[in-house]
This record gives sequence, C-alpha cells and structure tokens, in this order.
Amino acid sequence: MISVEEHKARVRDVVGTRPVLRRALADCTGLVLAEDITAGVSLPPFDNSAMDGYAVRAVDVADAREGSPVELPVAADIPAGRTDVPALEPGTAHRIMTGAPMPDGADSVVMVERTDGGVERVAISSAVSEGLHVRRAGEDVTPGTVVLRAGTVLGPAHLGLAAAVGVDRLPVFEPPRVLVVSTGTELVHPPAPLRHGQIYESNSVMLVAGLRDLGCHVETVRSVADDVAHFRAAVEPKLAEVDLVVTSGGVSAGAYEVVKDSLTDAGVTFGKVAMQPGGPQGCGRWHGVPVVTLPGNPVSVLVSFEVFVRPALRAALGYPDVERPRVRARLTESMTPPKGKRQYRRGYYTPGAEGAGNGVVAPKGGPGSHLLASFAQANCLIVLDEETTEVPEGSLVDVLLL
Ligand SMILES: Nc1nc2c(c(=O)[nH]1)N[C@H]1C(S)=C(S)[C@@H](COP(=O)(O)OP(=O)(O)OC[C@H]3O[C@@H](n4cnc5c(N)ncnc54)[C@H](O)[C@@H]3O)O[C@H]1N2
Ligand code: MOO
Repeated sequence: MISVEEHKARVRDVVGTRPVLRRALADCTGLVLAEDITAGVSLPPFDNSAMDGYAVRAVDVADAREGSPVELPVAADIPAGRTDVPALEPGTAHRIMTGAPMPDGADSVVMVERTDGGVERVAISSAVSEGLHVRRAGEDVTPGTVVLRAGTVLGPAHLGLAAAVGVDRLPVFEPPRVLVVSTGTELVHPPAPLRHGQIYESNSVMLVAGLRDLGCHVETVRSVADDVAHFRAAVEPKLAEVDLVVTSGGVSAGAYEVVKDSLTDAGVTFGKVAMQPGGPQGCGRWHGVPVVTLPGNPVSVLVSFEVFVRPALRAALGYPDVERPRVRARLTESMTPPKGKRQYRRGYYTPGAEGAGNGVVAPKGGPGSHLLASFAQANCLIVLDEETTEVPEGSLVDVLLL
C-alpha cells in the first residue's frame, strides 16, 4: 500500500507540464499566463478629453459664470480618432469629444452641458480649473511597466488590459486533450430503461465537468464493457489524439478488472493507496500517453479526481494555487475513520462569523463510496489523517473547500 502523497507525486509526474503556446486573446479566458507581459505603450497613449465639450485655456474662461457667459470662437472640431489636431490659439475654443486628443495650447475641457453647444461660437457659462476633464498620457500605464504577471489566471480585465497595450496573443499553458473512459458492462444511458443489474453511467459526467472546469478539451468513451478486447478497441485508436487518459472502474480485485487487465503489462502500475474512498489506483503511460486509472465507485472517482488529477493538472497548467483551499473547522459530530488510511468525508462547511478558524463542518452522508447524493449536498471534503481513529465532536479538523 502506498501513501496518498506518493501516489499524488506519481500522478503529477506522469501528467507532467503543459507546453506554452501563444494564443489569440479570445482563446485565453481562464488559462494561466506563462510569462510576464510588459507594456510597450502608455495608457492613455496621449492626453485626451474625459468629456464631450470644448477644449479651452482655463484663463480664457476664468470670468465665465451662469448668466454671464464668456463667448469664444470655435476654431476646430475634434472627434475621437482625429489624428491631425490643430493647436488651440489663445482666446478660442475647439469642440472636442470624449477620448479625442487634447490640442496643444489647451489645458482643460468645459463640458457641453456648461455651454450653449455652439458650433461657430460658443457661450461658456462656467470657469474651469487647469487640467479639468483632461486624462493624462501614461496616467494608467507607462511603457516598460509589467502589466500582467506570469501565473495570472486570465479573466476579462487581464485580457482587456493586454488588448489595450496592443498585445493580441498571450503565452499560456496549453490545456490538454483528455480522454475520459468509463468502464463497466452494467452501465447504460438514458433514455434506456434500467434492467435489473444495470445502472446509469455517471462517472464520466463528473470527470468531464471537473476537467472542463480546468479548461481541458475532453472526449469521452462513455461505457466500455468489461472486456479487454473491447477496451483496447475503443481506446487505443484514440491515443494519438490525446494528451491524457482518465479511466474509471475496473481496477480493484475482481475477476473482470478490464482496465487493470488491459494495461498491467502495457506501462501502467496498479496498487492500493492508503485512503478511503479511492483505495485502488493506477497510473503510468500507454503507448507514451499518460494514463490515470481511477476506481469506479462514484464517490471514489470524484474524490480521486480531487486528490490526484485536479492538482496534477493545475500544476501542469501553471496555476499558482494547485490545491483546494484548506481551512480548519470544528466538527459538529464525532467520526471514526479507519486506521492506516487517510479518509476523505463529504461535509458542509459554514464559515465562522469572526473570520478564519471559527468555522464549523458537518459530515454529509456516511463513508460509503456509493453515496453520491450526499456529495451533491457537500461543499467540502473533511480530511482525517491516517493515524486517527476517533475524532470527537468539537475537534478541529482539516477541510478542503470545493
Ligand atoms: N475484493 C475487493 N473488492 C473490492 C476492493 C478490494 O480492495 N478488494 N476495493 C473496493 C473499492 S475500495 C473500490 S473503490 C472498488 C473499485 O473497483 P473498480 O475500480 O474495479 O470499479 P468497478 O468494480 O468497475 O465499479 C465499482 C462500483 O462503481 C460503479 N461504477 C463503475 N463505473 C461507474 C460509472 N461510470 N458510473 C456510475 N457508477 C459506476 C459500479 O457499478 C460498481 O458499483 O472496488 C471495491 N471492491
Ligand atoms: O476506496 Mo473505495 O474507493 O473505498 O470505495
């Protein structure tokens, strides 16, 4: 029997690191930036108006008041995007729009609402302070500034900033193509009615959801019979098109362990991990492709995904936080985990009113690895270590927040 940490390290090793590709911004959402990005331009790139109105010299409108306006000739019109902006002569105004370049000679902008909106001449009924409604070049970003750090999980603001500084592709860790294979002769899919001895397949659905959440491209083989020839025929031809295979079922000690029987002499190592659920595990390479084989019980498959596959993929994809957030919380009832195994129990964590460390956690459902309904009510996994066999109510325990 190997420890959870040993198997975690094996899976991480087999999954490896993803290559870095330069992708168009639109295809980078949720991916992790692989290198720092430095701005080559200022933001804003030039002094510009923050309002629709008139570019003026503050001294020229110093006496303007409501009811006693100052009138100036309008010498030019500057819509946003105009590149040949004439300088402002003293005693004149330029009509200017939001985002348009400030003319040389102007130091402020009067909003159109403080004027009569004139096109030839404008009556201005409000004085302005120097710099009013002017957005300065470089106020947001100066050239040479690192605007995005390696390790950033790219969201709308990061991608917008990259676009704003003129970057159209970003170096990101390329998500893998993952093949999910569910094994079991008993598995059927709706709308087929269940015959006695059959169940609806659910593991691939959980695995696909978890993998897509990490940005992976996922293909599925949703139920292979417990037959080595069938398994090989269904999976082997797809190996060339994927970077990782994740299987469920067929790895324990029975007479029809299709995954184990197919892959034992093909580069995958099987064994027991000191944990519950999720005891029977395997990993290795098949024709060079990383393979992680998870046990078939639905709770085991999801816990195994959480403990082994998700952290390995997050590491491969460059995420700075590889593991789920871990907190300590007080147990609402006593528990009796098995000796020599790390137990992961579904729980519901409620944060304390006074901040971290004061939360409580209630177990959801029993330890049975077929009890999927209680997983759907859980928001965390309670982690009980290998040495513990009695955990009294009120004890502080480790909790992984899902
Ligand atoms: N003699 C022993 N028997 C078992 C051991 C053991 O050590 N010695 N380990 C038990 C543990 S722990 C687990 S976990 C399971 C793992 O077995 P397998 O990985 O071989 O999984 P299966 O036998 O194929 O399936 C187990 C269980 O899960 C259901 N299942 C499987 N696939 C799906 C799916 N895609 N969707 C929904 N449900 C699925 C399947 O019907 C079984 O009920 O072995 C124990 N036995
Ligand atoms: O380890 Mo099995 O995964 O307990 O049900």
